[in-house]
Amino acid sequence: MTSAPQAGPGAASTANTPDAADAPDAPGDGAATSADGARGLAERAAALGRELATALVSAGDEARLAAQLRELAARLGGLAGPAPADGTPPADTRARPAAHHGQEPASRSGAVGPDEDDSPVRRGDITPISSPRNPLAPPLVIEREADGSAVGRASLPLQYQGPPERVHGGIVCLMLDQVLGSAAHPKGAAPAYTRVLEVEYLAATPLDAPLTVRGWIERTEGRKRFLAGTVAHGDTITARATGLWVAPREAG
Ligand SMILES: CCCCCCCCCCCC(=O)SCCNC(=O)CCNC(=O)[C@H](O)C(C)(C)COP(=O)(O)OP(=O)(O)OC[C@H]1O[C@@H](n2cnc3c(N)ncnc32)[C@H](O)[C@@H]1OP(=O)(O)O
Repeated sequence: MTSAPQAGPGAASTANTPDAADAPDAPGDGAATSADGARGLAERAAALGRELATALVSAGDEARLAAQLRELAARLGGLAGPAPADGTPPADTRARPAAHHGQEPASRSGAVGPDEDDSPVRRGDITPISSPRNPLAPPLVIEREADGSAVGRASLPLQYQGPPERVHGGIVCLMLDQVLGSAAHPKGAAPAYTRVLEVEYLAATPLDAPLTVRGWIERTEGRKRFLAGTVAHGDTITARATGLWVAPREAG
């Protein structure tokens, strides 16, 4: 399958390396401690959101689903802690102005730390594939290797299914877009966007199994960076991709 040109946000100069563990919280977790901070709370809530999605798509029995929903609701409420007496939400959880979503692409380009700006779009990675605070993301954990390539790892539960027992092809493409996009941005490189992404699906990509997604730069020609990558389960390469990332003329 050849994808339509994919989104390649002016990607960061570093790979996505979430700094907080994203393991689902154990049942009965209580309120976030002060050490968790707002970021930790968002990531823990996102983990429960993922559990909810898995429960919803797995549900065959309404009584069992109802029990799961009650348990998740209790854990989610426990994360938030007791409500303030006057009902006022803490400053960190108040709704942000809509204007925050109208940033220029360059402002979304970096792995910007959470303290540099109050805007959600500048708070590091919020992508639907690798962000630990986005419940849509598995999340795919991406690291940069010494040779400059990027490696993403994840195990995808049932909500990412396409054909029975296989990861949806669009999700495979999404993982490749993100990992190749990370690899396309060595330190100091100008933000570039996915112009072309071609994916070959060689074998089934299994659900609930450790997957490794690799991306690397094959060559650079001026503002064009040619990328390649793979998705693998163990020794089996289930998909491979090539792509072109282009930095806008004005960036150079
Ligand atoms: C927090 C951590 C996160 C870190 C990592 C995060 C990664 C995230 C990845 C997520 C994926 C996304 O969401 S990505 C976002 C979605 N993508 C986009 O929005 C990109 C939309 N497209 C564009 O904005 C534009 O097309 C640009 C800026 C890419 C390029 O504009 P342009 O410069 O005007 O384009 P143009 O002149 O036509 O073409 C540029 C050059 O490419 C060549 N070119 C064009 N098509 C082809 C082609 N099929 N094969 C070969 N070459 C081609 C042209 O000949 C030209 O070369 P020459 O004649 O100059 O030599």
